[in-house]
Amino acid sequence: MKWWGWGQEGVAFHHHDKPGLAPFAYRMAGIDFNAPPVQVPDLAELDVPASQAPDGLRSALVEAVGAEHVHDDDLTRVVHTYGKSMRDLVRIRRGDFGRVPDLVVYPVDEAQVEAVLRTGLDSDAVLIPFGGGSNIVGSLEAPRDESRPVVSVDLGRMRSVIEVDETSQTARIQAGALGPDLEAQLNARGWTIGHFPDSFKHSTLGGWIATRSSGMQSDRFGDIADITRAVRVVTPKGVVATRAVPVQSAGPSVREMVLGSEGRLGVITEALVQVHRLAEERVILAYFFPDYGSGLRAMHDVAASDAAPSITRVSDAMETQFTMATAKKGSRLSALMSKGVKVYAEKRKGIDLDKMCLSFIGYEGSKEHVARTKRLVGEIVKKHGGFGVGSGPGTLYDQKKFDTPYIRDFILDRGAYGDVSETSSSWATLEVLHDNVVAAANKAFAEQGTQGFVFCHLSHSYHSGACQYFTFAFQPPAEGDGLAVYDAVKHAIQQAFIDNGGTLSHHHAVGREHKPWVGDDLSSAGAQIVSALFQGVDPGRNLNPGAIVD
Ligand SMILES: Cc1cc2nc3c(=O)[nH]c(=O)nc-3n(C[C@H](O)[C@H](O)[C@H](O)COP(=O)(O)OP(=O)(O)OC[C@H]3O[C@@H](n4cnc5c(N)ncnc54)[C@H](O)[C@@H]3O)c2cc1C
Repeated sequence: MKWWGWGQEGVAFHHHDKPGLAPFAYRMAGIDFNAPPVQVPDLAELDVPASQAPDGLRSALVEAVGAEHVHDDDLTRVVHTYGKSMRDLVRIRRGDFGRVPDLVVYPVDEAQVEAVLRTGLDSDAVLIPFGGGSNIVGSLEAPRDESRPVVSVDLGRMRSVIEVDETSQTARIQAGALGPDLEAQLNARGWTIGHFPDSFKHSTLGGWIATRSSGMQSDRFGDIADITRAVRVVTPKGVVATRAVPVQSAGPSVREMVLGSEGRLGVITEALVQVHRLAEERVILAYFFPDYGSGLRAMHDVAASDAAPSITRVSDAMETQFTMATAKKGSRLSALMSKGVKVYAEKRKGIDLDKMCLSFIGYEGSKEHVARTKRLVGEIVKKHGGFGVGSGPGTLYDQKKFDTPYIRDFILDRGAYGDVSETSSSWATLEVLHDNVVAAANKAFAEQGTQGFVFCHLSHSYHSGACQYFTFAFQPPAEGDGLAVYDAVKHAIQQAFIDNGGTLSHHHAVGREHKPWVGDDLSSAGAQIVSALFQGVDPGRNLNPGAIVD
């Protein structure tokens, strides 16, 4: 993972084969894709605060995990300082490192995690579990003024699928397994976990559980909260091991308390997760709707029907235009729009192309299931004035989904900012929430004296509502601090979620960035219960203090 950006070293976004993208970014936000990139600083030239680890703590940790698994070099410590939000990327490139961990340790099994925890508590150190470091809500950073030693506990050596129970359709997996690690091991035995967040390549099972993550096929497989049936967690009270049962009526759910706990209760070492046989058939079809409202109503009808797709996704008009702008020259997506679709939509269906919205629906399972679901969805799409355009764009989306995040670094290299905020709300509130969030973001752009754009898609449908995922980007004014503009826009979007019946996050968690809205979201009494839970388990505030609640 790059210390200054997203993903693998040597992999970067470029736009030269996407002729529509630079004009779109310039028109909508004044972002100049052809501007020369700013140079990412050399870490050696930045002032990384020195490790303050006391010798006693270091030697006790060496005893726990071995000398080669205790690191204190600048690069390793910087990589473990923040997650990957826009704030994190800006701060790290500026050399604003905050409180860098003093040591990074890599335990290999649960016994070593217990030894690390005991050592940390005995020394009154701060311990922060680290998965892939991909969170975008400030989940990982120690308080800037933390005077105690800070230790990042990286689960990166614990990445095995321990066993698959083919009868119960579950797997025991170590918490440090990255998406590709665990999926390759499961696929080799004919199984899948069915959890594919956009960060799949660089996030871990433990991180997914600790943030209540959601993958793009959640309509079929569930969110990680559904997928995770049992957990093992090393806590200051001992090892918590919930039973390997499908459901429990045994008081408040300890499994649920661990879900979303962001390292504040302990270190998750393994989980029992539901797994599924690899599907006989898998296809993503694309559709167009006359406008976002009709797309939302269609997704609602799909959720209420007997159809059971794996993905339901519809973009608003602005996101549709963005997606079209990312089409490669000569690709099936650009051919689609330049040829028949435009004419068909405009002339035959009477659709206003500026309002038209792109939708992807995924189908996965047996041939019969796929055929039946396609038929049911097709009828609903038609009822809402939509029409299908086949599997070409969906295949492209499926192939490129893990590459898209690299675009954030590309625009940051050109001095522009971009990020995402997402929420869930009831079917009854979705459209109004969408419109009010877009209005709030545009108002914030205007108040900050900047030109920007915001767009959205619905994804992850449920019985009673869905997630809406907003992306925003802007070119900060030449004068002033771009991060302050970012904070103002992000704040306006988050506040609009709460004011319009949404939650502070559907799947990105709380961390430190979303803390101001916890009281609104959970109620004041609810937030106090969460604080009391953390205080009861970890009275010394040694475990990731300051995440979720103070
Ligand atoms: C480009 C991009 C795309 C993304 N797409 C999605 C998406 O589609 N869906 C989604 O849900 N999220 C997404 N995210 C957010 C992020 O990937 C998730 O929050 C992910 O679950 C974090 O996992 P991680 O292993 O990287 O955790 P980290 O970032 O390392 O840690 C996150 C939190 O979990 C705690 N933690 C980690 N491991 C453990 C453990 N073993 N025990 C206890 N606590 C632990 C940490 O202390 C921290 O508080 C995206 C992020 C980026 C940058």
